[in-house]
Amino acid sequence: MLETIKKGLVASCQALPDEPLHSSFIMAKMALAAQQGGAAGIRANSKEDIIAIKQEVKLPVIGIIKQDYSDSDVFITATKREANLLLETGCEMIALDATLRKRPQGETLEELVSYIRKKGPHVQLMADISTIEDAVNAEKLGFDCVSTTLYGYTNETKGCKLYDNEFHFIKKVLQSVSIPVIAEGNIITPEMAKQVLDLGAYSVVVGGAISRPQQITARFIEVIKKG
Ligand SMILES: CC(=O)N[C@H](C=O)[C@@H](O)[C@H](O)[C@H](O)COP(=O)(O)O
Repeated sequence: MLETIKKGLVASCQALPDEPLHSSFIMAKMALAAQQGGAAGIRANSKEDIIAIKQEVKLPVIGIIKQDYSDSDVFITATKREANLLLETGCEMIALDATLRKRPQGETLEELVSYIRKKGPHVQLMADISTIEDAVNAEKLGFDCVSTTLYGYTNETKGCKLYDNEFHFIKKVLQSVSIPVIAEGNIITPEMAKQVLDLGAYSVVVGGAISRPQQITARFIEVIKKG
């Protein structure tokens, strides 16, 4: 999968149960639209969505399963249960929370990585990170790539945006690891996507700006209301 998405755009097509477009049918059509627009890959959430997307497009898929647990803040492919479901979808890559935070049910990141490697040796692994320490640790654990997905979404990084200080965080991650670094999170314009690729990101994941019309509309309204 990594070869296919090199210097390309991955469209994240996700709508959670509380979102208006929550539907595997709609996410598959979103993915088809992204493919027609030139996307190199798709990132998707849930077994149902991934299966529907795989029937609709020929692009490789980064699969995740979001699930909240009461004993941990980790929610992106948090345990072996989600990993098992993803392994049944045929997705080419699995992304998982690779922060240093405590995981649900006493599982560890190291355990989960070796479990997936054993059960799905052909599946690549993406580390969703939020800090430099997460990135360095992910490389040590043998992940195929890191993605900046969780920067700004943990207690430690709350309030941070990927584009802060001319994408300072990505620059630091690029200096800290030698595996591919994917730029993901709050990339809302084509110019931003181009900028992170020029900085050295291996590829770029764009979600809401492509597949969440409520976010796109709200950005128009915000500017219009400013007068
Ligand atoms: C933090 C979290 O839950 N991120 C999720 C990870 O899969 C998705 O909700 C995001 O849409 C995705 O990361 C792409 O980011 P953006 O939609 O900002 O382009």
